Amino acid sequence: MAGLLSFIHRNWQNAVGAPKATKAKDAIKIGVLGAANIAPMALFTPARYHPEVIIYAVAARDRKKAEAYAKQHAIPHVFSTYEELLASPLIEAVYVPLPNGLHLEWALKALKAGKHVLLEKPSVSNAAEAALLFNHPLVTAPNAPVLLEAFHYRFHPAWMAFVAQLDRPNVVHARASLTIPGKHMGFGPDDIRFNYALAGGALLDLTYTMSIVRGIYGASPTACTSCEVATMPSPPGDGLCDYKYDAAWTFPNGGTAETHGNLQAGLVEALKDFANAEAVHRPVVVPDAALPEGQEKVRTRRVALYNFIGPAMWHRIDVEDRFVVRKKGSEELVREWTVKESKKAYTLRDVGIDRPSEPYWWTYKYMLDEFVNRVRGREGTGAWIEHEDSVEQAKTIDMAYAVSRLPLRQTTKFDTASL
Ligand SMILES: NC(=O)C1=CN([C@@H]2O[C@H](COP(=O)(O)OP(=O)(O)OC[C@H]3O[C@@H](n4cnc5c(N)ncnc54)[C@H](OP(=O)(O)O)[C@@H]3O)[C@@H](O)[C@H]2O)C=CC1
Ligand SMILES: O=C1OC[C@@H](O)[C@H](O)[C@H]1O
Repeated sequence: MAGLLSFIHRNWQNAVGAPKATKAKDAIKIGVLGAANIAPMALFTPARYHPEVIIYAVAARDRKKAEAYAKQHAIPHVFSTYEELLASPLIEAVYVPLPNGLHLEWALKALKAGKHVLLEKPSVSNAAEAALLFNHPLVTAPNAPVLLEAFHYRFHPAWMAFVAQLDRPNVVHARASLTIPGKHMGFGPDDIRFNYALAGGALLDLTYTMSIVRGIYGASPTACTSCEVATMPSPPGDGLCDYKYDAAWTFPNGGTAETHGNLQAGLVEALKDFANAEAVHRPVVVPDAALPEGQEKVRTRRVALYNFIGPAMWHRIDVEDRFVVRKKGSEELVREWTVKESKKAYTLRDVGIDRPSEPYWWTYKYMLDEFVNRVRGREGTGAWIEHEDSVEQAKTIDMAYAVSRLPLRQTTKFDTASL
């Protein structure tokens, strides 16, 4: 009962109940490129209770659409084009929730205009684009603006608490799944997710699972050993975009991984395997001074995080340790037992970080805080997506497409050297 009440309270607070912040005089004015569906959840809601962020303007390809969107979300300024928004000197940072195939172009244009950039995931369409973006002088110059790929889950204490239970060198298998009931969320065949020219495809849209297994190993995969895909039929889709993938991987320590993504799952299927991460470890000898000479204690650990994507709503971290005591140098068992523990981490204090935070903060709020900290040159929690990480992530997605029957996502025709 207490769990249900906190669930309701947390989610009510995030949606409407948390007090609106009084904005600081020097709050960062953010401009939004595109009247995107994701922006209210990923940016406007956390900005409402962030004292240092003002959602200042939106631009859309159609001014009327931008005006209606601005009215709906109480955004004070509207620009008729993305270029006009970028030219506004009052805007300090830009949020880019455009289709994936436009990320590189508009991130660079925003950086060129001197704006800090919060760039939706996946940062770009492929590894070639990642090299173009993250090695671009606008990004690598000293004092370049902040550029962050919005992998929001990494900023939440639940992910930190999950990682704290891992013994990375001894992980032997990782699994990550993201199962989205897309048909019930309006992701029809004409959605950007199924448009090859805009770098659609589930491997990119549900890029999280590859990020998760990389995060579990703390390394990039050595190979993608298989990648089965199901595509949106052609027509009405273009036949080149996966709505579902099941991929297998190997990692530098010899471990394996599997990643599963589905954008067109049924509701029951989605509930069963929504957004889960799991790490299985090899058996390791653990010291136990109480054991007699000639015996040793061996632990085999499994750690799972349920709901990595929306942990503020609800999540659970299961740590299951199977212990055996055996005679040294033999497999002969003396005894065996299992210890199971479930954990939760909603605040930074829950993971031993002495900084302000609230249980109702979504992943997006934790991420926005760190974005603001970087922009202001302040120390943060340490959670961040380094550019090298974004590059490795793009290479990983390419590895999966390369062994699937689908082509790599296209590189933009935009001339990045022109900036
Ligand atoms: N962090 C998260 O939890 C999530 C992240 N995302 C990411 O955010 C991005 C946007 O996703 P989402 O909000 O669902 O998408 P939407 O289709 O709702 O928004 C995309 C926006 O891109 C603009 N746009 C510009 N050019 C084109 C074009 N040629 N075709 C279509 N749209 C165009 C449109 O803006 P205009 O108004 O100017 O027409 C549109 O509003 C993606 O990169 C996606 O991966 C998505 C969902 C969740
Ligand atoms: O969080 C998400 O879940 C649904 C996806 O389609 C979306 O793009 C992704 O970021």
